[in-house]
Amino acid sequence: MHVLEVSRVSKSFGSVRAVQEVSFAANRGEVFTIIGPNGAGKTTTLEMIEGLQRPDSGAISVLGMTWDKDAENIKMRIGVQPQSSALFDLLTVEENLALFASFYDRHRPVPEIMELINLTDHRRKMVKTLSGGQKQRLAIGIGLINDPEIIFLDEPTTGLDPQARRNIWDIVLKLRAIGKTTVLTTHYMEEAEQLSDRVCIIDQGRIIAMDTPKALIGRLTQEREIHLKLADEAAAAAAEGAARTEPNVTRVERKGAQLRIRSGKPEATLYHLLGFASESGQTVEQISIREMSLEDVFIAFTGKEWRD
Ligand SMILES: Nc1ncnc2c1ncn2[C@@H]1O[C@H](COP(=O)(O)OP(=O)(O)OP(=O)(O)O)[C@@H](O)[C@H]1O
Repeated sequence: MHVLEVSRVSKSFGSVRAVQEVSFAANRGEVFTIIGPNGAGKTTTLEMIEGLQRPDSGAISVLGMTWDKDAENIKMRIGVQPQSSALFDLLTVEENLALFASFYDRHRPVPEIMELINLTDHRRKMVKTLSGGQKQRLAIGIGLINDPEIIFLDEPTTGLDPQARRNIWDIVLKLRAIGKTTVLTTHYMEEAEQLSDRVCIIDQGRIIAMDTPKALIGRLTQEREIHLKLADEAAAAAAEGAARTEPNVTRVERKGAQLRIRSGKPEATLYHLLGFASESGQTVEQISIREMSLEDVFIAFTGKEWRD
């Protein structure tokens, strides 16, 4: 069942077409991720779904309801992670949660939420003394206090260090395990790949691809990138020549003693290159075959490099 349906939604700001004819639907219990570079239209899309902005055209249904008719009802049943700046600096973790809980007729117990966001040990700390990652976790906890069926997290990990990001990923995975639907935005491809059941890639306000991360990557050609490190530049130049004559190779780049080779049949190419190295008495110091990632999907669909 779809808990969220967005159909042909558009929104412009003056001449900026922030969101153009975007359509997607999220299933109950899934982690649905909207990923795109800065300015792609992620926040605008999310804010229209959250009822904070009105689309110029198109329709949005949240849990089978619309903002025009059922705003109060929708607000009770969705969770929105507030900006960290909405937290009360001079109140503790526990007090912030209790305050936000008091806004709702029904809410989850505060200790349970503190467990979920892994802040029980910090419950008596004032917000102003928390780290960036801890504040983000508290903001997620606030979004969860009314026991929402769908939670919206807008770039919850932006600017956090890798460990703090992973702590947030743990929460998203816990939410999935308890059957919540999570709609997430991010500009970290790795994050989308690790966490999402489905990913919607947007660029310049338009959806360019949508599917499971695995299926998106599977749509790419069978090409893989082989990385080789040889003993020195001369050896790498010789191997580069050998790579260029191998029929499965589509691209070769060399930097010093390192080679990056794209091949439609990486095993065959590697076999050829290792044969060449052993015949010419050269040692290959490092070999790896890089798996394709969502980043490659973005590049394949847009022809542009991905920048975090
Ligand atoms: N209130 C506004 N007024 C004018 N332009 C806006 C407004 N909100 C967004 N935009 C523009 O719309 C486009 C999409 O912005 P949006 O914030 O939705 O992108 P985003 O994908 O969330 O980017 P980021 O990762 O930088 O937050 C951008 O060109 C942005 O400058």
